[in-house]
Amino acid sequence: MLRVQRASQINGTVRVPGDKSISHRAVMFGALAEGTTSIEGFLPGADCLSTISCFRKMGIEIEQDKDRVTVHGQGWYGLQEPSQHLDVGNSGTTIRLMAGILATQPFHSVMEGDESIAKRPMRRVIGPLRQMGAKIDGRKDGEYTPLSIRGGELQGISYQSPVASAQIKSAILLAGMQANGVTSVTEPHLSRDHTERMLQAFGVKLVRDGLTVSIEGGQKLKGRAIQVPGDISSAAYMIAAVMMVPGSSLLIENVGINPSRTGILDVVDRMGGKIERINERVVNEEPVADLLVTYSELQGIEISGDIIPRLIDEIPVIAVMATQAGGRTVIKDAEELKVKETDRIATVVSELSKLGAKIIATEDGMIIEGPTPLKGAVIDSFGDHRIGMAMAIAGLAAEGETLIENDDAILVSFPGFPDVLQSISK
Ligand SMILES: O=C(O)C1=C[C@@H](OP(=O)(O)O)[C@@H](O)[C@H](O)C1
Ligand SMILES: C=C(OP(=O)(O)O)C(=O)O
Repeated sequence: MLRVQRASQINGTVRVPGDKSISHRAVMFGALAEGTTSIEGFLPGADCLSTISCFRKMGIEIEQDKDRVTVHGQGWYGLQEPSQHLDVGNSGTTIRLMAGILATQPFHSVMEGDESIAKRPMRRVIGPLRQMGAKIDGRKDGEYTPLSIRGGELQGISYQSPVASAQIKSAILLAGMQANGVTSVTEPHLSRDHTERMLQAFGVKLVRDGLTVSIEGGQKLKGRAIQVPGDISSAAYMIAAVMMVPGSSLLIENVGINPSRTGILDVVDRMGGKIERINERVVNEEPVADLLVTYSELQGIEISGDIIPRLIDEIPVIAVMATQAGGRTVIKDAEELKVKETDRIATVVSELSKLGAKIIATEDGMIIEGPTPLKGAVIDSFGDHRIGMAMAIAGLAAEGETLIENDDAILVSFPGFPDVLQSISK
């Protein structure tokens, strides 16, 4: 159980753990590359450790010590048929991206995960992979785990994705890496583009044209060194902590500021908060900066449309900030929240309501009225890391004590979160 007391001030200098999306991809691409890939700043969270364990079960040698990882890649077809099921744990990114990789492999494999993964939709990736020729099955005609994959020769497709999802886009592009001809994916709004950037960093040629990415089959990856920046999705909790407690300021060092991820910075700016980007640089095709965050009174705004994929994982903590903003915050076009680790519309609304927030659920988002004084309560993370952390941040502004049950879930993306929070709270 995580205990959070009301804070009188947040300040100091912090670093957040490595980016989860980039860490997964560094291990996957390193395993498929020829030669060694050394990773610094890797996120040793449960999700990325699941990715490592899956590749080890396919014979790839991987050394990991905290945030340093060495992957001994054997080339695309250097994976061996796993003799056991591949356990993806709680990680949607692992199962969906690996589905694309396993679809190209000349062997049979089975992927499964925890209770939450068993409820998340898989046909969104299985459908297009089947169109390419992969033989994939699962419960309810491939909608749910376990997924059984018999890979083989694939044909390139032109896929129009109904959802702006980096997991769908990445799975298809990875399958396309070994398909006959060209594979292209078009999405309705831009989702995070770490796959595109990192494939290029590993020597792959792809073409980006607006919302379409195309890749030619038969390409090879070349092992390399990767430095992973801090995760802006984890930094979001620290940014929100500052905005919850008047008089606060914080320097967050080494944060990835890829434009497909910076919706949170735009939202805080539009709400009237101050975030200065310092020391901007580019590391392995990914922009990075230090963020100087200063408290200011926030105003409610509408958040909808193109920005949603650029802040999808930050919506729980944005809802928390909105409880302290003046006026109404409306979050729309965010139905994807319903298919994350939990139904995040339902869990954000139920848990923030327990703290006294004025919040209601809508079909595709939520509406929050503020500013509202919060009162400590017993909260459940429901096994969802982002719900656990968002409610801990709410606790910083709540009278008395807030208790978070099932806080182990936080290890999925932010090991050390309670210590970091403690170190910046007064
Ligand atoms: O590709 C990725 O690394 C991720 C993509 C997003 O999911 P979707 O692709 O389902 O939008 C995001 O929510 C998830 O945390 C990580
Ligand atoms: C949705 C998330 O991750 P995944 O889809 O990889 O489980 C998340 O980290 O908020």
